[in-house]
Amino acid sequence: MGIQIMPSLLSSDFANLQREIESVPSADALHVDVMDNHFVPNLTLGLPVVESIRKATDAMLDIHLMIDEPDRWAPAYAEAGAESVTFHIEAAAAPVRLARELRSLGARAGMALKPATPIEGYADLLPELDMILIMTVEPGFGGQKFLDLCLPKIRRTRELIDALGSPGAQRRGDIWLQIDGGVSVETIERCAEAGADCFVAGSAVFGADHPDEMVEKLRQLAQH
Ligand SMILES: O=C(CO)[C@@H](O)[C@H](O)COP(=O)(O)O
Repeated sequence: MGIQIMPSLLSSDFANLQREIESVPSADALHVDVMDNHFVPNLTLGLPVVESIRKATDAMLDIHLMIDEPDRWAPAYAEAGAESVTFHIEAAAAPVRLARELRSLGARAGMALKPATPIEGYADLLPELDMILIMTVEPGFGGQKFLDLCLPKIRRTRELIDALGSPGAQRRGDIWLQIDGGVSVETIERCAEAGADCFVAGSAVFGADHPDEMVEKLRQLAQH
């Protein structure tokens, strides 16, 4: 997989989701933020809305669970037809079991880390995962400022992923390295240079006059 741009529906108009989804045909996936007002101080949407979005589009659905007890709730999103389901490592009780369950249900399994969570303690989990999501803002809200302090972690994660592709490694991986928070024309090149290949953008895309042109612009910037 090359560079992927995934607009975050959190910054879209929830009263007109169908129209908003159709405004970004160039998107590689639609990123859906599920927040429970416990793991993060915000409440967004849950399974019934994801089920409706599934019916409304064939686009890949990339679910980001910012919730407590993902072990209990995450599998239902895979069962609902989401191609990718990401849980926070800070909230997961049994991440290996959960990742295996998501994969057995046909979804890609993603692991997200908040800005203060180091990747090092979780390096051994990588072969069980299809995506690592490095949050570049504190999770909970769109429209926040990108945290440059996360760039070294992106680089270290890229090194760990690439090491899995070396001879003798446990797995030759297609593990995506996703960045979420404050991604814009000002910040995306820095993230790509650090090794990210998958970019979530909310306010940058849905705040643009022409959302789909912004998707293309972000993709071009990340490719250079
Ligand atoms: O998970 C989150 C926020 O917690 C994101 O997916 C936001 O939706 C990103 O929004 P922008 O920072 O791109 O405006």
